[in-house]
Amino acid sequence: MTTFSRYTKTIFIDGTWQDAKSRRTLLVQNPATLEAITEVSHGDERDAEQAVRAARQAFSEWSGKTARERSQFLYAAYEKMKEQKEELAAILTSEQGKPLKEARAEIDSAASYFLWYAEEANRLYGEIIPSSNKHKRLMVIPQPIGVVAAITPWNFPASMITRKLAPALAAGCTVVLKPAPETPLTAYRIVKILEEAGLPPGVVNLVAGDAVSIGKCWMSHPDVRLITFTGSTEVGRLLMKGSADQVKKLSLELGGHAPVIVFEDADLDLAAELTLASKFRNCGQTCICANRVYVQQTVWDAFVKKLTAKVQQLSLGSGLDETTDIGPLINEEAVRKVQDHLDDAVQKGASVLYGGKRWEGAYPGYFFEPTVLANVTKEMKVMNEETFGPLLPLQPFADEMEVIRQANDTPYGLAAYIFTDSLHRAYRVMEKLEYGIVGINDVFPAVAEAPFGGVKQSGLGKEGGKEGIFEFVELKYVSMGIRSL
Ligand SMILES: NC(=O)C1=CN([C@@H]2O[C@H](COP(=O)(O)OP(=O)(O)OC[C@H]3O[C@@H](n4cnc5c(N)ncnc54)[C@H](OP(=O)(O)O)[C@@H]3O)[C@@H](O)[C@H]2O)C=CC1
Ligand SMILES: O=C(O)CCCC(=O)O
Repeated sequence: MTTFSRYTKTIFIDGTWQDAKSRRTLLVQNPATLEAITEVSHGDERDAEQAVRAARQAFSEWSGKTARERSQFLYAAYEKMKEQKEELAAILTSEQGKPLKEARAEIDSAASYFLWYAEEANRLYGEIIPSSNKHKRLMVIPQPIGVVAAITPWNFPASMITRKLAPALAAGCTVVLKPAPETPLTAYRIVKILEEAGLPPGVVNLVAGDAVSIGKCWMSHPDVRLITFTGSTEVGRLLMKGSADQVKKLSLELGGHAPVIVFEDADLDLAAELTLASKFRNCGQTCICANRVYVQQTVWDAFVKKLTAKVQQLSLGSGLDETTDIGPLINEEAVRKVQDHLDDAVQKGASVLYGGKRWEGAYPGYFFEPTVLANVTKEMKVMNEETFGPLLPLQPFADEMEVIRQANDTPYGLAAYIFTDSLHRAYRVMEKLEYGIVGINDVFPAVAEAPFGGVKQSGLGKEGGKEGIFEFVELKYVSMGIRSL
């Protein structure tokens, strides 16, 4: 297990690990035990500016490499990440809190983006368009957009980084990266892996630090051509506004408010098992996790019984303990948000079927009991906003049309889930759901080979899949006149 010394440099610019220019540091703590892990460098706009300069400088050499050359670095990063899986998972759990089994799965997922885009780098094809003029030849050429700024959250501190870095590097872009302040050590280790993989200086630069000053620098910097962000809709909006003057390209993975719909013809055991997995994975801190569950009236009693019986089996504790199912929330603010949604619901008439309070167990950290609510209504926060915590509201519905309307009645549109054994119903409902991702009898849609992304206020663009690399390129159209003999 990696032990960190009292201070860890988390700024990496032009191939050199360095202190913040301000000399400021920030404490990283374990959210289960509240123990200090290490202090890290806390940069600002000066570090952010230097990082852009390094990335700009490195761009021409990196984008000038062949696709095969770039893909070799990504294959090497993939191999190194797999080799260091256990160590990375332990670091991730220590600073983020999720159970080790989930951290290991996240490292596998994070590595898979390096592998997928090592392959896709070689398939970034252009196009020849049949011309309507016999004296012309028309072509479309994909070219890397330039310097990319990546801003990432703490909930998936490894995969949210590689999901951005891998396609950016494959396309020929260079990167400046700001990780979340809660989880800079996972970012530090991923950048170390890229360094070990032999990535030339300046191609990836890490600036842990103050979000507002770093964000301001990158939003207003003419050399930053794309901002790729995962986080709250509120900050996504702010980045759009701040980048508007320069008409910067944005790729945004924002908040969700995923409905789960359990129809009467579903396999109820599977529906209960997967609803539980979707809601309580990462203690409910996943942008695609179940935020509200609609159950057809005819199977309400049976489903609720199965689900609550499973919730009672979940064990809370430190993620580093192999038997833990649910770790802590990320911080005190997150506990307050869950408590606020719970209080609001109860005050408006909801009943608590299980859980319902902060967990006072063996650890002093940010724990909350897995909680199941019934008698919920549309007026409650929990039925309108992303809770990002272990709170599961259940509501009965009568028919298909009614539940589709309820599911779509939100400004968000990231992921939605349906449980049914009817092929007809599955297809019919899937087509009507206004979401970027629909899971049918499945709640784990995020894979490197498929395009992940939301509609409405859940974001812009896609990550993963063959589509994901196109966020990082500009398509140049070439019209060429050909002289006749
Ligand atoms: N879609 C998703 O996967 C996620 C959704 N969320 C949602 O957002 C809520 C709040 O979580 P929170 O961590 O505060 O999410 P934020 O959106 O605030 O943070 C995500 C990232 O953006 C950075 N950031 C914040 N403000 C700015 C800015 N002005 N300029 C540049 N970067 C900025 C953060 O840094 P810093 O923390 O230093 O401000 C962090 O690195 C959650 O409860 C959840 O509902 C949160 C995380 C992930
Ligand atoms: O919360 C997210 O944005 C990503 C989910 C990743 C996963 O399901 O592995």
